[in-house]
Amino acid sequence: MTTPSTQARRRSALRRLLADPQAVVSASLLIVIVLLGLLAPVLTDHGPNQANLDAVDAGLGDHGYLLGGDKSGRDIYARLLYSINTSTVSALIGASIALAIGITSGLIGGYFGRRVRGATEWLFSLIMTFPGLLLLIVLMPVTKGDYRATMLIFGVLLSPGVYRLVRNLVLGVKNELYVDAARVSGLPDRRILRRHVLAVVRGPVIIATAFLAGSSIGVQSGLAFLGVGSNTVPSFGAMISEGFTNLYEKPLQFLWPSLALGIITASLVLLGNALRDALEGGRPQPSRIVTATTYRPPPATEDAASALLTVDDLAIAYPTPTGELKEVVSGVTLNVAAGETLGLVGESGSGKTQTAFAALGVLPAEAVVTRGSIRLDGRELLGLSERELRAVRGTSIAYVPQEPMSNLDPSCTVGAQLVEGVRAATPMSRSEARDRVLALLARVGIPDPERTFRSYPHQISGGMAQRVLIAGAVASRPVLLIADEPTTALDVTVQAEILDLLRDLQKDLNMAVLLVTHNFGVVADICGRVAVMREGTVVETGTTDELFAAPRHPYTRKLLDSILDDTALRTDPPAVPVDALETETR
Ligand SMILES: Nc1ncnc2c1ncn2[C@@H]1O[C@H](COP(=O)(O)OP(=O)(O)OP(=O)(O)O)[C@@H](O)[C@H]1O
Repeated sequence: MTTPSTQARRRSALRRLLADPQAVVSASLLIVIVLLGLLAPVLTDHGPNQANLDAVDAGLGDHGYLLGGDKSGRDIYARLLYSINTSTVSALIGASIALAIGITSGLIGGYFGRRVRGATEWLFSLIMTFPGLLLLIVLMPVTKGDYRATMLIFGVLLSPGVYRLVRNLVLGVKNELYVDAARVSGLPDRRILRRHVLAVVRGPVIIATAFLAGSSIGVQSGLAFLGVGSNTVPSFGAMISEGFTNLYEKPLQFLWPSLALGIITASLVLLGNALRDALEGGRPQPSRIVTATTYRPPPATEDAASALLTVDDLAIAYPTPTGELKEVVSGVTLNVAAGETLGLVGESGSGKTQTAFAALGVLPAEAVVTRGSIRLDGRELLGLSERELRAVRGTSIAYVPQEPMSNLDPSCTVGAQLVEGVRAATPMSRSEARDRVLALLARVGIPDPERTFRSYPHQISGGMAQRVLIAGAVASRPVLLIADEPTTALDVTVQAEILDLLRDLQKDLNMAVLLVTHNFGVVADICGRVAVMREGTVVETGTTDELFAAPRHPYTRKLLDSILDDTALRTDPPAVPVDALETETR
């Protein structure tokens, strides 16, 4: 079913396509070329194989031959026009066979279980072992020199490429939560494949189609160049071959078909690229707009001047499918002083993580920092190269993530991962690093460091895993620790222990901590100051005591009310009386 939003998306993709000069020029060229081929009988009186012995190697315009005659006395112009039709048919057959087989099998092989995938893999690996061009030549007796039959076989030979492309894309999308949700909601596989999976493979398949069409035209021309197939079928390849033998005498006989073939294949590739950009949204991968050299930060306030981390008027945007930028962080300003813990609170989607990621220099590639400044100890971080940022992250700034388990590699022992991190930050021998890690594990409260060191992530609890990550984060004695919801994935008792540990470490190491959380309980427990975020902006900053006692901004009041409001507490009796429960369990 075509929904209004699908129609709108298509309309906007078409608009983008029409606004792209590359798309317009390449599509127009292809349309004109195909029309020239279709109108060949109208545009010329000569047939492609009609020879006039008087017109052998005729010059431009001689004997009514617009582009001259070839060495058999045939009209080059007529042969070019009819060759277009041969190329168009070759492209249509080759690409559609490859797409039909490749997409269907790719969807099936990628989406369904291992056994189905095993079968499709085997089949396509087998097809790939065939030596393509050789097979097409050997099969000439079967195809009887008919280029259409040859292109049919070539389409099958091209299909493994499409299969692999689609299979990989499907494997990537298949485990996305929204696909799981669609499955759980009872949508049949056919619908899920069409609605969720096909949408993801569309862009790459479209660009592949352009290459497939180009390859089919190339191979058909190549075979004709080699003289394989019927010599009555007009083809650029045959024309190039004949022109080649006459290259020094009549170079134009070689030039015209080569030019036509070049223009067609180049236009196909350029159109494929433009189509992909239009369908997948935003054109170039936007990078950071603001760099340290182009940005002139406003004069630092007194607070900012003494701060360790200063975020000034930071704005982060993402390209939307229509190509415009949408700001998700709009002018955030905050400071974290050395040794203090600042809580960054706000509801989901308010931009907390984006702000933290910007400070860490790990925003996704498509993010654009449109303005602002992030300074650590006076040094501008925006605009630093990846290498410079890595050095800062390894030593001065550390990070504790929300999901400890998914941040540990399940195939390596805990010790191996920590040793690697410690050695990357500070060059030292393996045994020194091992001692250091064991000491760190003990410091973060792990009861049997030796055993945890040897354990794989699945052998330790979530709380232990978070301690391990904290140990790794503080290994290089960072001046700033950024913790993004470090306790959210843990159960309540472990949460308290992790917060205690963070507080201890922060005091011991005199680290500044930027704690991203949506939980005011965590803020009250550990943070000296708080910045409240809403819809990408900081609406209020203050000490924790001030903010809890007298929130100034209505949004802060609302957030606090939502957790502190007495009326929100349940006063009604439990649904099943406790006595009854006890009797039942006995
Ligand atoms: N890669 C992305 N592309 C487009 N928008 C994004 C991307 N990543 C994040 N956003 C948007 O940025 C906004 C802020 O996200 P952010 O993760 O910073 O929120 P948050 O306050 O940390 O929320 P949460 O507590 O749920 O993580 C959200 O609206 C989100 O949809």
